[in-house]
Amino acid sequence: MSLKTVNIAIVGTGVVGSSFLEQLLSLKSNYIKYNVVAVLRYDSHLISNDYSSLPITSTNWKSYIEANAVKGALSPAQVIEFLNKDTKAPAILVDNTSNEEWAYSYPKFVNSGISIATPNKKAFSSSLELWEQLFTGNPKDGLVYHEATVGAGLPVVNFLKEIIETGDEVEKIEGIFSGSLSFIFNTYSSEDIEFSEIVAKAKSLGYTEPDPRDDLSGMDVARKVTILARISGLKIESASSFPVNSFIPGNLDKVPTSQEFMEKLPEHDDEIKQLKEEAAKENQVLRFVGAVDVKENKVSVGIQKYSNSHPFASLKGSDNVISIKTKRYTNPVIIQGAGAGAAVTAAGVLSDVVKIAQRL
Ligand SMILES: NC(=O)C1=CN([C@@H]2O[C@H](COP(=O)(O)OP(=O)(O)OC[C@H]3O[C@@H](n4cnc5c(N)ncnc54)[C@H](OP(=O)(O)O)[C@@H]3O)[C@@H](O)[C@H]2O)C=CC1
Ligand SMILES: N[C@@H](CC=O)C(=O)O
Ligand code: NA
Repeated sequence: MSLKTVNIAIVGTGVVGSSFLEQLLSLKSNYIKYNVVAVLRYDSHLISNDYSSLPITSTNWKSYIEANAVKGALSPAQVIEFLNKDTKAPAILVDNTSNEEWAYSYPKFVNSGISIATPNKKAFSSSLELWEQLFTGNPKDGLVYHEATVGAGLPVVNFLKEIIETGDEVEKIEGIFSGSLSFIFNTYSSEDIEFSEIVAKAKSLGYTEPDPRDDLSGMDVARKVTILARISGLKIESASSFPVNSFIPGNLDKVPTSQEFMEKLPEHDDEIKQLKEEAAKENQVLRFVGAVDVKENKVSVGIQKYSNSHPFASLKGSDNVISIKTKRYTNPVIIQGAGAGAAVTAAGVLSDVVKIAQRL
């Protein structure tokens, strides 16, 4: 049987991108050739001019790219032109950044027949117009898969889309959608450790966004809730069109860099400890939750107190827990497991790449 070749361009080799490359380059398929033809970083890139696979393996890719990458960025328009010049193989863009320029360029990729697999939430949680452009259903368009934008590799996005396509109706979704905040609050409730130290640990474990303020401000959860609400049929204008309870202390949202934010965070440890102690006196713990109520046409995101016996109080590590109640699932479906981290997120992106390649 001859192999089907699919060209793949990868943007971003950070926490998720590194793990994605390792997993993709270890993949063995009898019927699809995953042909990596471009790897792009912030200020360097490597492309295969003749569309043969770049000579990288799961163990040498980092050193090979460092030694051979060309200085300078490639723009989305240049990547579209490059991928479309090879008329023999369909192409997938894998965007492993949190960059807005790449996210906002997806319609151009999709309209030119290139498919997208990404954990980047920006395109799906900004304007409703962009969301609608991405899912117009034109048969010539590339496919768009974004499982890892909610719950990392956990089966949430594709599951929801599939049950809706078969006629189910979502009534309510609620849960803990942030792996980093889950880790931070789980550890903070159970250990005698400063808040700033746990935030630093969550960052070093690869759970936070590149700027941890995206997590602490609640914006990352607001983006996920926007995505789930839109899949469920609500017309949410954007992730900033509803109130979000920020957990950034003082005026640290205004400091210019994330590094400066991390340096100043210890100054606010006592303030946050006070909140924790208040909750503990009432036998409660703090958790950051999100909810989509389709019947009420309402979404919400914020910090809440839960009794020690509540299921949200006993989560472990970076676990997410997501409860989905639908017309068919009157007892909600509960999805629980790691909601952040390199390997699980990369696996979510890779499973989308496999699904797309099978459909092309
Ligand atoms: N970490 C996690 O657990 C999860 C992450 N995600 C999402 O995955 C995405 C990646 O996160 P993460 O890997 O942690 O982020 P990192 O900051 O570790 O990596 C980002 C990568 O993107 C590259 N990059 C940034 N801007 C550009 C640009 N303009 N052009 C080309 N490359 C660019 C960076 O390049 P350079 O190396 O040159 O700096 C870097 O390689 C984010 O959208 C995040 O929300 C989703 C679910 C879970
Ligand atoms: N920073 C995010 C990563 C996954 O989306 C989180 O903490 O959940
Ligand atoms: Na997911």
